[in-house]
Amino acid sequence: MAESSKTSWADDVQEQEQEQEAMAKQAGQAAGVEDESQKHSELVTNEHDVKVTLADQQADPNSPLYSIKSFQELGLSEELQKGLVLMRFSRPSKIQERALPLLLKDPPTNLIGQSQSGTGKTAAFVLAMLTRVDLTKNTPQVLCLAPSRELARQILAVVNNMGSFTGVKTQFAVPLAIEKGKIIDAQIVVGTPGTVLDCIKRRVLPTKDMIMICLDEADNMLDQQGLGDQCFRVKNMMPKTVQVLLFSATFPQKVIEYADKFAPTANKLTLKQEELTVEGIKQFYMDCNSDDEKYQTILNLYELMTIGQSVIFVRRRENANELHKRMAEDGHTVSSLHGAFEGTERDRIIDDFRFGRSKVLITTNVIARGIDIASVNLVVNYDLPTLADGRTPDFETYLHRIGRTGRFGRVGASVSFVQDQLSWQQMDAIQRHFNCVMTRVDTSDWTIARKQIKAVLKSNASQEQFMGVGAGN
Ligand SMILES: Nc1ncnc2c1ncn2[C@@H]1O[C@H](COP(=O)(O)OP(=O)(O)OP(=O)(O)O)[C@@H](O)[C@H]1O
Repeated sequence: MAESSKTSWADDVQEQEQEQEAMAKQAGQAAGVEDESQKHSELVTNEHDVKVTLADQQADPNSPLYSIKSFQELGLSEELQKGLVLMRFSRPSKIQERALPLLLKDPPTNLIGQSQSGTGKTAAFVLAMLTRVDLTKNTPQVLCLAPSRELARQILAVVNNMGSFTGVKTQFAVPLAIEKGKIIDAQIVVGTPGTVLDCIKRRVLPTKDMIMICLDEADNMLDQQGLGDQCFRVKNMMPKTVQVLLFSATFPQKVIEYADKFAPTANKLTLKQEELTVEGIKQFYMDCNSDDEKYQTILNLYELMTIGQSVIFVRRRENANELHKRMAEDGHTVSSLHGAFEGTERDRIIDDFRFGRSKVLITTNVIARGIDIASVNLVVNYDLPTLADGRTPDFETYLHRIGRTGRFGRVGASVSFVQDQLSWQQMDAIQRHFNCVMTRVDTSDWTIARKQIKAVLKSNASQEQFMGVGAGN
């Protein structure tokens, strides 16, 4: 597949909006990246059960039909079962138990699926895609949209891995990934909304046989005017009977109306706001009095950041460049990623990080969502996430950012820096919003401070050892 050396205007605009608005973002990554070292067969057992709201009022949500305990109960093809074995998925996670019977039942029904970060939503919708697709037809039948190149790439990798024994044909649909003059005949297409819309309009992507459209990070996609509009236009070019799936860890009230419009009469798996934080992620904060002190604090944290892998989130691209430069000048090995990098460069940076060749990644909200790297055990909010006004805390982004650690039952830590009254208020609002507690780390004694966080990171390392998963350190 041809690779992109430049992102399209649509993606650029999207990213600018995301960064400028310091909200919603992108995420994910890694296509063709067959990293099974991150997979393990432990199960995520959330304390909170999802609320099931069935469009079909006759159906009983407590019926065993609506919750499975094994993948075998789904009657999957042998090839798909082999794919699950390859991925070392022995049993479904909670969201998969609930979502899969609803996703696979006939007649196909729309689904809005919510569960905490890192609990296996991707596998749920990918399994549904691979089950529904008719492999005897060489036409596009399933479309999956994600808000960023990185996330689309990561989803595509899951489709290719899970479907590796099925012979399914897939297509990556991001800027410059589609050969000139080609009419897409792959059965499953994964891409970003701007490119996909463009392909449909240019008749490069036929839609007449489409049976399923899935939006990952759906709240993010439907909330942003540009992306939301593109998603609606794409959907309007699908056959009326298309099954619509919307997945995310967050569905804030303000997008529920759009979600209901986009996926009418959908079955719903939802969580309460105070159930959204992942138990395994220990949330800390550090009191810094100035920008200089923030920088000193990150230097003091560096030793911990390389125990596993860590992501440092800053507000803007310039902040990422500046922090990268300063840390490098001070002798620390760090990398940075944001929307100003060209596509292939972005792929290289994220792959280096994914495979542990780099340990510390400084980034904007570009990878706040969806990125799944098991050995990330520390997330630093160098700048707390805010909405466009730069003041109002961006709750959803906070949750997605810290969700880059603590994947699938692992433990992890997040550290948020607060440096003035405004950031204190933002932190306070985040705690109240999610009914969670951020623990103060006293930085007057760094030996004690490091110990406090190390205790969490160490338990992560030992859990990974126990699971036979490389901790990447
Ligand atoms: N049944 C399973 N058994 C073992 N591992 C699983 C299973 N389901 C998912 N996983 C693994 O759990 C990790 C997290 O899954 P995934 O990325 O789908 O989470 P998510 O819910 O989409 O998270 P986010 O909200 O951050 O996008 C992945 O590495 C995935 O391979």
